[in-house]
Amino acid sequence: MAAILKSLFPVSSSKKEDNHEEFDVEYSFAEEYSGPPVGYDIPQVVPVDVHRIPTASVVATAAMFSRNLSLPVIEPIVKSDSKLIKNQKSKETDLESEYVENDHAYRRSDGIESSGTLGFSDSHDNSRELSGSSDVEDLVDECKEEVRFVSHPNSVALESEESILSSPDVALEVLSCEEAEDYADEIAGNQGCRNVVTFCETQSSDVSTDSDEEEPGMFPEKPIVSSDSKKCFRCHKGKRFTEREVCIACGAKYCIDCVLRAMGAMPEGRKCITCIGYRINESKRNSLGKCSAMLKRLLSKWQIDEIMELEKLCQANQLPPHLVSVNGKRLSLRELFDLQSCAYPPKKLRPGKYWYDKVSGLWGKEGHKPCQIISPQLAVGDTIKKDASKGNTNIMINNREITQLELYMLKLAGINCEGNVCFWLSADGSCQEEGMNNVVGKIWDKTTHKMLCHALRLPIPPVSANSSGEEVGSGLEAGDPCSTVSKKLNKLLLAGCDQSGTSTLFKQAKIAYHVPFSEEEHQNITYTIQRNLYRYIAILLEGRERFEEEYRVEMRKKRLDEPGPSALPDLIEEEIEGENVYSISTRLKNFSDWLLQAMMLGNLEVIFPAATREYSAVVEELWKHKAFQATYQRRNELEMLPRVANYFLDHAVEISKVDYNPSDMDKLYAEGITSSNGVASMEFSFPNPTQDSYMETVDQHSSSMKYQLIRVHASCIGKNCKWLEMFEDVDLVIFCVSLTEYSEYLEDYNGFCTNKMMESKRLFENIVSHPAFAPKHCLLLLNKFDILEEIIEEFPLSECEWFQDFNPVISRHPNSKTNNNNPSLAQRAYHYVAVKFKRLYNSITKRKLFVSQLTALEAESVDGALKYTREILKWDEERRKVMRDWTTESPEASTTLEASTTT
Ligand SMILES: Nc1nc2c(ncn2[C@@H]2O[C@H](COP(=O)(O)OP(=O)(O)OP(=O)(O)O)[C@@H](O)[C@H]2O)c(=O)[nH]1
Ligand SMILES: [Mg+2]
Repeated sequence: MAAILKSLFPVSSSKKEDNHEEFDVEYSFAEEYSGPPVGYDIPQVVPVDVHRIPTASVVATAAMFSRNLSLPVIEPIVKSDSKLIKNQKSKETDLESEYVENDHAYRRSDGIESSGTLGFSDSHDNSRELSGSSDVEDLVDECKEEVRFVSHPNSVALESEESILSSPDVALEVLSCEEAEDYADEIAGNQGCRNVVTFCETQSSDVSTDSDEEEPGMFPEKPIVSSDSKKCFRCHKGKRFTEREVCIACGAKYCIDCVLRAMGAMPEGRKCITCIGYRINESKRNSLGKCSAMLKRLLSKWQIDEIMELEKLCQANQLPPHLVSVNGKRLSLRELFDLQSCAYPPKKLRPGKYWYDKVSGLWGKEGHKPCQIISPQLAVGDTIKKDASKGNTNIMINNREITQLELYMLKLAGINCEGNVCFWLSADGSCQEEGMNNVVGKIWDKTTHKMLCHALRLPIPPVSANSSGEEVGSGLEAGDPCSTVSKKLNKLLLAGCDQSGTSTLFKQAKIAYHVPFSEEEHQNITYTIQRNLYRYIAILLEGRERFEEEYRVEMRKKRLDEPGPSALPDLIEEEIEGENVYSISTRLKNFSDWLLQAMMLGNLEVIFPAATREYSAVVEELWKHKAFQATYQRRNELEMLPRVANYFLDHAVEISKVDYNPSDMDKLYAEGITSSNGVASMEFSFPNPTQDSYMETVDQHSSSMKYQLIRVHASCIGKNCKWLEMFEDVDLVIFCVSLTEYSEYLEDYNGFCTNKMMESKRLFENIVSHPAFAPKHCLLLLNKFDILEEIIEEFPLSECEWFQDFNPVISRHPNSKTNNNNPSLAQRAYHYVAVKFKRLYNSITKRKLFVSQLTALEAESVDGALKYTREILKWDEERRKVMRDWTTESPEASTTLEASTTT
């Protein structure tokens, strides 16, 4: 960090004592800052015109750092031929009469205009002042340059007084004396007028107290430039369809040749150099972090990523609190911070008027139905008003008259809304009539109600809010409200196609991190195991029939082929049809027929596990029967029998008992977790490292971090992934793919077969390209490596159309399997598949995909994969922190840092 700052801002002096020196420092580093920092390899960013640009960035850079030191920002107001240019706000018109030709006018960054004095404040004392213009001149002398302000050549044409007045954005540069004069002459020559810089004395009584205006400490607003939208703001060239990048503060558009000159190294994202330190235009907030294809062509991916991160994170670009009002009250910085850092903050918060029901967490725009459920009990805004959502139903919820849609939803949830009822709705969705002590209904308890809310475009609680409505990890940490706090709960979304192993991973994590299975999960898994046991038995019984038939055919052939006098055909037939190794008793045969029929009709799901009580004795009898055992010995010949059946069939008698209680291992091998194949969620922390493990003690603080693993079944994601937006607050997406899928197929109702790997690819594409996950990192887990090793020789990877070019050169060396330099075919296949997904991911998101191998049935493998997610999140946090520091670090700090690195 220090090295970056040092290279970015070479400062000759160490920490300065007074504000002059601070300014001096600022000035000197800003002056010398003539290009991007080391490691910030932006060739074209280096301001090419060495005579102008280095000094031109002084105001901008000083402004940015002055703000960090709470110093006032010198912002010149330009006059043309003694006529004032109205710079931005109407309040300046009040000051107009006080501007005197050749006087000096400064406006402080906090919007306070000072009279005859130039106020400087440091972080402890914001009252220190330098009086009069003489102080300014001293300051300028100290800087060994006369500071002059001239109109920017890129700005509006200065042909007439009107043109200037009607074009309030006159971008400014600070030039050295000679440069300034040359420049001013040049412009005067070009434009037929000379621009004179004026420093105006203003009255302290002009301090704006109107809350509509800039709030103290806020970044000033830059007026939108009025220019020919078709032309570049700098070179004035371009046609209608010429590509341009837009300044997010003033809206100036620049062509490909000018953009880097106009925007420099972009420490606050895509802003003109002169707009640095100004807040963004709110209409551009949606485009924060989304740059144009043009800029992508000019800069490398890494540079773009950094600039976009800076654009999103730097303070000047954050939402100003006073532009957000909640329940009729403008927010303070603290309130905005509380609102944005709570566990479930409002999505895409924009300036505007909102209502907030603190009890239930319902949140909406003033005069509209609720649009989201955020964290309840936040101390933001005033108390909610009756007509907050302009409802006309005479039904009140937490003192707000609800809208028709909400009333409809209440009715569908079975809540009686007859008469003028007042309800009390708590954060967990339980609804009580006011003054009564009984819960009349729970509106978000059932999945169908949630779906209904979704259909009615009414909000539902975030998936991770637990049923009591209590939040897990508010994410709020003590400290500077302006800094982005690290969240205590990291949310991981686990998704994948059916059979990819998501459930196994989820359950393995539960077992490994000692998270108990809930009663419902336990019950569901028990039933699943018992139901599946009967399915496996049915497959074996079907196999038994086949084996018996094959046996008879074999016998018949053998007897017919026997040499010597043949026995009577009837006798032979009797012998063949008689008892054999695969024969079962009539009782068992009846059971077998019934079970096979139920399986054929698809009734097994309905009959079991309820019928378990009745048939457990039959299973025991069957298991002990020699015919069944003979069939079981040949189970590998039964294609329908899944691998996992072996595990359960070995415990068939025990499982079929009514009082069967599955062990952790049974649960792990069982299919599924939830009855509806819906969403399952668990919280866990990595266990405290043992004291003797040195490596891990370093990491002890991270053991306090909590993680939430949310596993969502592919069927819950919905067509076109429409339910995915419910998970947009997750921190990382884990996508699970089974490495065996390339050899497996799915058959649709029309008999059309699709390779399962292609299905996984499609789902992966849909998820990673979903807007909700655009900024999220993704970890791909390639599961079932153990099976891949077994099948890869038999089924070539190129069986899947996506992997057709897999053609590895395999060493014939006998030790090749164990030799690291000669990875096995399975390892090569794994790497190949990983690269395929990485390329796909990169082509969609332009980011890096994290990939890891997995064997979900092994505890260490799952532990390793989840620790990897921890590393990714930590790395991301560090990266963000460095970037935050970079944008907010004061020169003082950078100097200190520099000093500490040099020593
Ligand atoms: N050999 C082996 N089997 C695995 C591995 N991971 C999962 N399985 C098995 O693969 C089958 C499917 O795994 P599940 O966890 O049910 O996969 P899923 O379809 O994502 O989960 P659900 O959506 O709940 O069905 C199960 O029988 C698991 O036991 C693995 O790494 N190795
Ligand atoms: Mg499954």
